[in-house]
Parts: sequence; C-alpha cells; structure tokens
Amino acid sequence: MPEQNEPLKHGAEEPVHDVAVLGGGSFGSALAKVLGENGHRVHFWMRDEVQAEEIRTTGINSRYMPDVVIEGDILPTTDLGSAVNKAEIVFVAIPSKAFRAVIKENSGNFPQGQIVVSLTKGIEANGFKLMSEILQEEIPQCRIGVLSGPNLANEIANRELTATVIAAKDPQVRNKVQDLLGCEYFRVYANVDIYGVELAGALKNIYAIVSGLASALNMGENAKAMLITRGLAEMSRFAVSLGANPMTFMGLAGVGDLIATCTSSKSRNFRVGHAVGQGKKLDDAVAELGQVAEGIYTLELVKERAEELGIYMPLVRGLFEILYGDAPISAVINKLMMSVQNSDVEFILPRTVAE
Ligand SMILES: NC(=O)C1=CN([C@@H]2O[C@H](COP(=O)(O)OP(=O)(O)OC[C@H]3O[C@@H](n4cnc5c(N)ncnc54)[C@H](O)[C@@H]3O)[C@@H](O)[C@H]2O)C=CC1
Ligand SMILES: O=C(CO)COP(=O)(O)O
Repeated sequence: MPEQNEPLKHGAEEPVHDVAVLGGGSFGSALAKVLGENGHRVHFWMRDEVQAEEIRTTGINSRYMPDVVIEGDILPTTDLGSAVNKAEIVFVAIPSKAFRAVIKENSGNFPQGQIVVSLTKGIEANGFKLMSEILQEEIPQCRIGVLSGPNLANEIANRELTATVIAAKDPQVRNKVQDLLGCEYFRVYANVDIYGVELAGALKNIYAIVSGLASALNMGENAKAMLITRGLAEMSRFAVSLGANPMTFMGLAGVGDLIATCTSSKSRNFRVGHAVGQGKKLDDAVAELGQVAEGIYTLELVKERAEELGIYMPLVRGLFEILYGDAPISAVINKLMMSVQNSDVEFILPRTVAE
C-alpha cells in the first residue's frame, strides 16, 4: 500500500498482473480499459466471438462503446475457464439476470483463494440475493468483494475523474483492488459494509428512473432535489432494515451514485424513466435502450420485499404503479404530495405517524 500522500505508480516500474474481466458490455469494457492502461494483462471474457475478434483486431467494442479504443494488453476471449485460470483477480460485470448461471456453470474453474469482485448492480429474483451472496454460494473457495459507486461507464472510458468503493471484509482484497485500479483519473475508496455498498448500487437505479421521469416532466430543481433526497431516505430505510450500515449511504456508493445517476441522461435507468415520462411504453423504452437497465427488475423485487417486511417506500410504490400498473403519472404525484408529512432524517427523529 502506498503511504499517505505517496503518489500512485503505474506503468513500467509496477509489476504486471494477470486479471480477468467477465462481461463484454459497457462496464466490462470500461474496467478492462482502466486495467489495461494501468499496465495489467487483461483476460477479457465475453460470449460473442465476433465481438471478441473485433476488440482483438481494432480495440473497439462497437456495440457498447463505439468511440473508445480499449488500449493495453487486452486479450479478448470466449473461453471463460482459461481467462479465470490465468487471473489473480476476476471482475464480474454480467447483468444480474445471467450472473448466477455464468458463475455456476464455471464454478470449478475458480481456484482456491482467488479474489472475485462483483461490479453488478442488481438483485436476483429468486430469493432476493445480491451478487456477493451468489458468489459466496457458488464459489465459496474464493475471496469476495464488491465494487460500486458513481461510475458511469462512458466517463471512465473517457478518463474523466472518477471515484469508486471496494467493499470487502478481507483487507488484502481491498488493498489489491485499490492497487490494481487506482490511477490519475480513478480513485478507489474502501468499505467493509459489503451488503450496504451492494444494496445502495442496486437500489439507486430505481430512483434514477424516477428522476428521469421528473426530468421529462420538466420538474424544477426543488422537485429534483426532493426526489433524490427522499430516495436516499427510502433506500437507506430499506437497506438498514435488511442489515446494512446507514453510514454507507453517506458515501460514494450511496449518495454519490444516487447523484450521478439521478442527474444524468448518461444513466440508462434515467433514460428509461425519461422515455416513460415522455409517454413511451416501458417495453418500448427498454427495447430502444438496447442495454441493461437493472432498475426495472429491482423495482419489482424491492416493492414485493418492502411489502413483505412492512417497510414504507412510497416512491417505489408510486413508480411501480406507473411502470407496471399503468397509473397516470399525475395521480401518483398528487398522492405522494398529499400523503402524511413526516420526519426528515428518521435516524435522528423517528417516523411517528402510521401511513
Ligand atoms: N454501464 C455502467 O455505467 C455501469 C454498469 N454497472 C453494472 O454492470 C452490470 C453490467 O452492465 P453493463 O456492462 O453496463 O451492461 P450492458 O448492457 O452494457 O452489457 C451487458 C453485457 O452482458 C452480456 N450478457 C448478457 N447476458 C449474458 C449471459 N447470459 N452470459 C454472458 N454475458 C451476458 C451482454 O452480452 C453484454 O456484453 C450491470 O449490473 C450494471 O448495473 C455498474 C456500474 C456502471
Ligand atoms: O450504475 C451506474 C453508474 O454508477 C450506471 O447506471 P445505469 O445502469 O443507469 O447506466
């Protein structure tokens, strides 16, 4: 670990590490690029041989990141076993719907003690499992971490200044990820609250959809701030009731990611909300996006879970009614505005009024 104020070093003077990135979409490409630029050998796994060949020969992933050249020692492959076998550390950027299947099918390829870090911001439908829980179940021989934060893939790929969070119980995992990824445009902060960091990343997608809707309706800055802040209250209420640490939501993975995605049309979840706010059907909005918007699945799961546990989540309920119940947006807004007025920060002043 570098001493306080000692500059990060990358390039010729640093040892080259073999790393694997699983998932050839936007975020896998962005992370592969950071690792490649930091001088590491990147075994970059994707399903599609045509895509692998394109990256091998041109450095470009034209479907997901057409304007960016992924430079460095990048070795695209469709052989997951060999990618994982050669790597000291594996980063997984596969959408939540396919996450378990890919890991399970290849579980025997992950050696004892290998570090495996999830980059995925979603929840598994069956049993409300987070990706770190899936890793724990499918490859218990590995050491697990979660990377989450305000990390819009395109900005990272364009070397725009970015910070993220590595959450892991094992300090060696945290240090390793900081060492491998940190550079002049990418900073990695550490946390031990895996569940909180991971839940924050998944939950904020819901509020990015809400914010996209608000933007399409030309809501003012006060309204946008209200939505983001009440979103934060709601997601931290939910996560804390499931065992997360509320303070995690003060950090990059909580409020940081919420700000990035709720204020930017670069967020795919925001874009889905915006399209629905303009009158598009959800299915059409998702089809036009052509990339994953995890929030639409997370919304259904969180609504169901919140109801089971009796957790008050009016924005989740309202968005669900709009996306899946065809409720008029104006009626939902009116119901939210006219509901019982309550505590601002419930960790200071508990909510007292029954809904
Ligand atoms: N794009 C971003 O800015 C960020 C994305 N994430 C998270 O990373 C995860 C992946 O997202 P993106 O790369 O952005 O999605 P994407 O939509 O850009 O790409 C998805 C990739 O997953 C692959 N894939 C889908 N099903 C698969 C399967 N069964 N087996 C193997 N590969 C499969 C697709 O072929 C594609 O390469 C998501 O959970 C997302 O929330 C996290 C931080 C930032
Ligand atoms: O999680 C993200 C940025 O931190 C990406 O958000 P979207 O999936 O909405 O694009």
